[in-house]
Amino acid sequence: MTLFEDIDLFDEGKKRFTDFQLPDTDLKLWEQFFEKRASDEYFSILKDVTPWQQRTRKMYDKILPDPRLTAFYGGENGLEWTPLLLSIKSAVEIACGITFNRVLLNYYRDGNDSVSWHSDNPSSSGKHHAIASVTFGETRLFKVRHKFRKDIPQLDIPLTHGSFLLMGETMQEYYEHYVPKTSRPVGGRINLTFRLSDGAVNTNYVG
Ligand SMILES: O=C(O)CCC(=O)C(=O)O
Ligand SMILES: [Fe+2]
Repeated sequence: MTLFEDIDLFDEGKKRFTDFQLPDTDLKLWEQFFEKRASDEYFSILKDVTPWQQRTRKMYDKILPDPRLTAFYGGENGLEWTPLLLSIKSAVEIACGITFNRVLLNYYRDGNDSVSWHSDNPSSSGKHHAIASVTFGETRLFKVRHKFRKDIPQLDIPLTHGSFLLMGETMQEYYEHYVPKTSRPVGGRINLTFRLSDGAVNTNYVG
């Protein structure tokens, strides 16, 4: 079985828990946190009803589209929470005991969509909080590397349909993450990052 042929695991219906035990932070993964049938339904609803935006960024003298679509909910300038997003939010809150007030959705339409190495910005008070990352749709690799210590091996974490990854409070201070493009023929993937922010809208990511 390759990393990406996870149909057998789904059939077992097992919630698999991994604590990566990283130096300087906490990183925990629950696979099949959401059941396959619910995850299928959430993927298709979110894909169809989300008002996806194509953001751009300035690179030297060019304005380039981000290689993914996004939508931001909660807070002063975010979209109004939907019942589905609130129910996903409360499921992760119950599991990790942390409350969130924003969510950024990323839609990776195919293997050409990606997010480059970055760590997420702190909230406007300057404080870092935990981030809950939920994936529906295609499995894509989530790469993690320490910012200062080259002796810590890079992690390649396949984030599967219905998975929940919890990045601890200090994760953004010490680590960067990355979702590379892939030449495998892949379908769409939607990732939701639930965040806690205490000020005006802060889209909290670099791409
Ligand atoms: O798609 C992912 O798994 C990560 C998204 C991300 O890093 C971000 O939105 O800041
Ligand atoms: Fe990020």
